[in-house]
Amino acid sequence: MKRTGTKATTKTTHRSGRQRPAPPEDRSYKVLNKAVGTAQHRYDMIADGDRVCVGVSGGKDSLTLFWFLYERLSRIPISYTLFPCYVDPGFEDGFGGVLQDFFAQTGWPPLRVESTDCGIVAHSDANRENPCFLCSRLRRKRLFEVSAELDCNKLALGHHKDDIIESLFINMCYAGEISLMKPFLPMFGGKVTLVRPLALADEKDIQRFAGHLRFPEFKNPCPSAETSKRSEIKALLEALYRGNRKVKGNIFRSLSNVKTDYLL
Ligand SMILES: Nc1ncnc2c1ncn2[C@@H]1O[C@H](COP(=O)(O)OP(=O)(O)OP(=O)(O)O)[C@@H](O)[C@H]1O
Repeated sequence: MKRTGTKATTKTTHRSGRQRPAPPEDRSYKVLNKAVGTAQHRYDMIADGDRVCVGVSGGKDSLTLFWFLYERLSRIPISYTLFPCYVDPGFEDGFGGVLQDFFAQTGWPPLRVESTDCGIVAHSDANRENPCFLCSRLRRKRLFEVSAELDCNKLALGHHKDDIIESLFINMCYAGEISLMKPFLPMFGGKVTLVRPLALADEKDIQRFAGHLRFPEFKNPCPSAETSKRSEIKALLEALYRGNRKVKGNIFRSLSNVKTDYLL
């Protein structure tokens, strides 16, 4: 486990009586707090009494997601219960135990580590699809099972604005369809709703926030980590964003401004 960033956090007391990290005096906190608040308001994402399973991968996005969901509990008028869960894909050198220790040291609710062979199966000869697609489908399935077992009515994931845009391009390029990750998606007849509280947040702000809070960095043991289709699309989009700073905002706005009369 490697720590990044320069600034240690001071602690304040959480409503539950436990310690929680104080908001960093950095612009990224304000920007993300606003993005999470707006998403909560716009989609009515998490309600009083919800039981929320939170998918935690150990990456900056899901740690930032957990930080905000936990921190907000101390200052918003509703209450909900968080159940963090890491789905271990089964590779050697897994970091589930270290991640669990990090949650305990931070004073967060205990992290559940689900041992699976999602990653191994996805990279086996038996799999004829893209390993990332299968692995993420198996992981998602496990997260839904854990949510049901814990009687959770919400499953929160750490996808952000950049992920949502990338999902549109991945689906167009590799699945031949126009679709994307929705911020709020009731599933299984409404038994559980998938929520993405960072849907309106920019990745660069999350990166900065995670750096300031010195979240640990875990080396992803997945052999496809650096070679996924997502990385290709990401590079393509970054080149577009560099060319004109309005492009990203325009693409994101277009996702809720679809002229169906002008589609085939
Ligand atoms: N192994 C896992 N166990 C539990 N949840 C996961 C796992 N992997 C991913 N997730 C959930 O799915 C979200 C998106 O996963 P993805 O693999 O795209 O990661 P990412 O964009 O690199 O985000 P992060 O920085 O959180 O790893 C994560 O933010 C997290 O909520």
